Amino acid sequence: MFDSTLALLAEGYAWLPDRRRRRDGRPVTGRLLGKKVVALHGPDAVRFFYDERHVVRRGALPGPVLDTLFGRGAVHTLDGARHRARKALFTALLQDRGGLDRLAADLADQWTRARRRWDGLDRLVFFDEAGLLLTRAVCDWSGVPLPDDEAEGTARDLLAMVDGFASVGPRHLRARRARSRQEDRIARLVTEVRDGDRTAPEGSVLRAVADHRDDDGRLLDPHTAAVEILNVLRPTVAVAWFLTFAAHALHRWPEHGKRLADGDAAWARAFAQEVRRFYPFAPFAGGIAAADLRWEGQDIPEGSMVLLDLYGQNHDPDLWPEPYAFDPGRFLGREPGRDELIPQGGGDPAVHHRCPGEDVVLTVLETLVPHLAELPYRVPEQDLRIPLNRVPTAPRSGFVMTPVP
Ligand code: HEM
Repeated sequence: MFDSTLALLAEGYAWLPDRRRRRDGRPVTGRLLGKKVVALHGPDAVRFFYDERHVVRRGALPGPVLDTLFGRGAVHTLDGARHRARKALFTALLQDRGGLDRLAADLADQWTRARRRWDGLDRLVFFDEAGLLLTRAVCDWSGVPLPDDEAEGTARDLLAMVDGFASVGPRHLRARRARSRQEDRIARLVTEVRDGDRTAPEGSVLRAVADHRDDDGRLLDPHTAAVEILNVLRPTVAVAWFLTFAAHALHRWPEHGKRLADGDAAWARAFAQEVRRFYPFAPFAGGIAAADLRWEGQDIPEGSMVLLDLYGQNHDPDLWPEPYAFDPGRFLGREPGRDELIPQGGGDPAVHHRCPGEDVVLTVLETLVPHLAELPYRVPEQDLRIPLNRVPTAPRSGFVMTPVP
């Protein structure tokens, strides 16, 4: 059985679904980074995968992913009681209704500020502008100071950490440099807050992480604290990918725009869910088999890598009729089942490794996409293809717009 790491890097989002098709839907097996790997698919597999008796996270994420995307010592790498204590920090900060409302207000302010800037431009790249707007909003919301002259550099760093995690070469190096620069900066902030040399608003992300104690009662060391603060800042700025996909969808299927511009909140929610389902972002989640396992007739020896197919499940025709049609109506008046729509993982976010940031993503999309739908702009000739062999992917041009004053 030969190693598929290079094939995965070359094929991206298509790698797992293609192999699943060739196996007639049976679990895909192979090797990645020299380790035996088994990939699971479907809502039952979600429940199997998120059971810690089956799959754990310690040692699951390769160094190049930790040194770019998540950071060493991140919540993503923990199991058992330590994971739950650290996870409670995130769920308290990211699922609180008052906090989400404050974030929505920050986002609306930043949209107004960005619009003033765009009025003076004859051309803008929406992906870059979305990254900058989100950086300003999330830093403000998190209590992380962001001097005006550092906003663009910080936005570039936060986007680079996501853009470079699954690549080799210059993109990857840029991601590593961005992470170490931001970890150092934020670790210094945490130390200043703890020493009383800087104030952080009560209830803010900066304050809560600086004060957080793990299950052993100890404060996080400043670098781990910085890693976890970045685990709020970086993925919030990464919603720039979904916002750019939303712009793509509005351009490709303009008939969906009017209800958004008219302020139809139920439609905005349905549109946001369909963007999360339809467009490619996280291809799969991964862990390590905690014991010798068996799934759908397939042996999974202890220590193997276990993958859960996220992108493939969101396009599975058994769950989503006409999965390649962009149809927000499928979510109108209907919230998806817990383990059905899984762009950000499955299971219970309080207990399992499911993303605690889904409410944040929905808040960003539900707040900003209606503004985008009423923004007057033209879409000049450009390359809007979304290559599936690049992870993460986006319209090649970054979505260029010409504002109409
Ligand atoms: C931008 C869109 C986002 C996508 C596609 C995404 C996707 C994911 C995925 C696939 C996981 C891993 C699930 C697993 O391993 O089982 C995850 C975990 C996580 N995400 Fe997100 N996420 C997004 C936004 C956010 C936001 C906005 C935040 C915070 C503000 C966030 C914070 C986290 C954290 C802290 C974890 C680790 C959870 C754990 O290990 O228990 N994410 N996310």
